[in-house]
Amino acid sequence: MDSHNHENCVIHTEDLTKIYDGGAFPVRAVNDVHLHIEKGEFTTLVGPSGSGKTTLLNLIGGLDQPTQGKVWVKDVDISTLSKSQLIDFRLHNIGFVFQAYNLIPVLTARENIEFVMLLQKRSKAERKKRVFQLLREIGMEDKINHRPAQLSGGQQQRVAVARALASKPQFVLADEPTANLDSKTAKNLLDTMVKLNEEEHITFIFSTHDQRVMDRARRVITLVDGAIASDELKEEQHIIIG
Ligand SMILES: Nc1ncnc2c1ncn2[C@@H]1O[C@H](COP(=O)(O)OP(=O)(O)OP(=O)(O)O)[C@@H](O)[C@H]1O
Repeated sequence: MDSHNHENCVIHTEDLTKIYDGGAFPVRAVNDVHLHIEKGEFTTLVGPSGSGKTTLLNLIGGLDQPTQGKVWVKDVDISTLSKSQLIDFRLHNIGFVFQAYNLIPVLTARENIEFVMLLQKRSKAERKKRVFQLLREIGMEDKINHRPAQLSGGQQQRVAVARALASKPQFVLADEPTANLDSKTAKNLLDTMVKLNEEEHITFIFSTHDQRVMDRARRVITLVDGAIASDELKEEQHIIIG
């Protein structure tokens, strides 16, 4: 049986390669990456600046096209999807938390979280239930009607995490989620993500330079020059069945 058909496999890549051709010489930003991520993982991608972390996250999330190789999310080879199918697929399967939190400035915290569920055409009752559950999880019930400009960086980051989770994705991709956060806020955010990982079995994949994030991860994958240089399991992974 192919490993990507395994029932707990969430992401599987084969020969994944991204070459940027624009400059004086081509850059192999991601170089022949074979990666297998199981449901319930809390995994971080580390490596020096320019080692390919963001590019790899973009490829896994279907935000960028590989030069070579394939990405499966569950049993779907995402290269076979049309542009509109891919947009729909991302909406239902993947949560994104990127450095610029990309919250919509004119919407309140509640509306930002609800937005993706509106796109998914979820019922009003379901949206309301999920939004309040998430606002409770991130400890921001008292800020539901605040717009992003009225929130601190850390609070915006927490709203971005809640928004990524609102759609009940298969997995969440987070590019440097704690960049520019003070220790207390970073710890709160990590606590929230660990809790959601443990209680809702959401799979998380982060890129980070932050030792605090590496310390909380159960699996640490190190990239060097676009290739996996090491892949360490820090403790027994709790693979969630079903
Ligand atoms: N759009 C692009 N065009 C050309 N080269 C690019 C492009 N995006 C990234 N690169 C190059 O690909 C390599 C990998 O970049 P990437 O941003 O994935 O690294 P990273 O590990 O996320 O870095 P950092 O830790 O600094 O965020 C770098 O050499 C970068 O210069």
